[in-house]
Amino acid sequence: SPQTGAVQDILYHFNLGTKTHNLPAMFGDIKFVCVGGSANRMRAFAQFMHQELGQPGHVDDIRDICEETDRYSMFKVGPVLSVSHGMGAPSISIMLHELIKLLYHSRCRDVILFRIGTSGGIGLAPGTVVITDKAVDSFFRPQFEQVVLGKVIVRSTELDEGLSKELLQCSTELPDIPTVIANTMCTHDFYEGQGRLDGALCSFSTEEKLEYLRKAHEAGVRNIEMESTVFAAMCRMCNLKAAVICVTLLNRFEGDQISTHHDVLVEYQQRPQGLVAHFIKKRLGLMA
Ligand SMILES: O=P(O)(O)O[C@@H]1C[C@H](O)[C@@H](CO)O1
Ligand SMILES: O=c1cc[nH]c(=O)[nH]1
Repeated sequence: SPQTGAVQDILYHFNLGTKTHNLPAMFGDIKFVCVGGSANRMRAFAQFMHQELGQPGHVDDIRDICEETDRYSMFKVGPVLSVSHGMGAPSISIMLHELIKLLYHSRCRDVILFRIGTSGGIGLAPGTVVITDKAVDSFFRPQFEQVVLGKVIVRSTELDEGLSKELLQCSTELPDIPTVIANTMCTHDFYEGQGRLDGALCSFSTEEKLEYLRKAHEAGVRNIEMESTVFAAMCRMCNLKAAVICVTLLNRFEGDQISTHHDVLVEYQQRPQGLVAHFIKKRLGLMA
């Protein structure tokens, strides 16, 4: 980027900067970055990693590095950074710009990024974890379109196949994490954009909804969420290895509302976390 070598770089939405913070000292040892929509989930993941990695100190002492701004939350546990990104492409895109500059300024090397999220399943039992093969847009194309200076720029959303396979292998080593590799559709809306009939607006029939979901299924799509294409495209452009791992909360052939009990949803959300924790521990040589 033309700006990253400037005298000062302010990462505004993190409330961090190259002049105000010693970024290499704070973040130079990062090897794994996990991102997900909710701040509480990413705090819980950091606390879980703290236990899994046998880190010193108390989990309650893990502080939000971005606590002075309420845009994003960020937690560091040894070589693992856990960051929230909010909902949708614009929100994660802003976070990723600043995160990637943070890794650059901190002189981090060989970092792997994971998005650990939730999604709606297509023809899968709720609770199934989907490791993304291709991240596709609402037209089932493996690309992300960004409007830059009034022109549409198209970027590939190809992810690292070896990394996905390694994650699938990890799932076989854990009990109770049903996992598949499949395509993930990324939309710009949770309601009409994902073919839901239960939004404030709905411009189509039940039959039209089901036809669209059937077409998505034929295109190899097994889950729908809202960040995978921009995440994949930005990581790829910046030569960062990345994977998308989302649990399905419901089967969209059977309904639109997420009516599952809160405790079950919490357990579902822990599944991608367990999978990624296992992967990280293996990579760090911490498995017995
Ligand atoms: O990481 P999360 O669980 O936020 O991902 C999905 C996609 C949207 O951000 C959100 C919609 O409920 O969940
Ligand atoms: O159906 C769902 C569930 C979670 N997240 C989504 O984007 N869609």
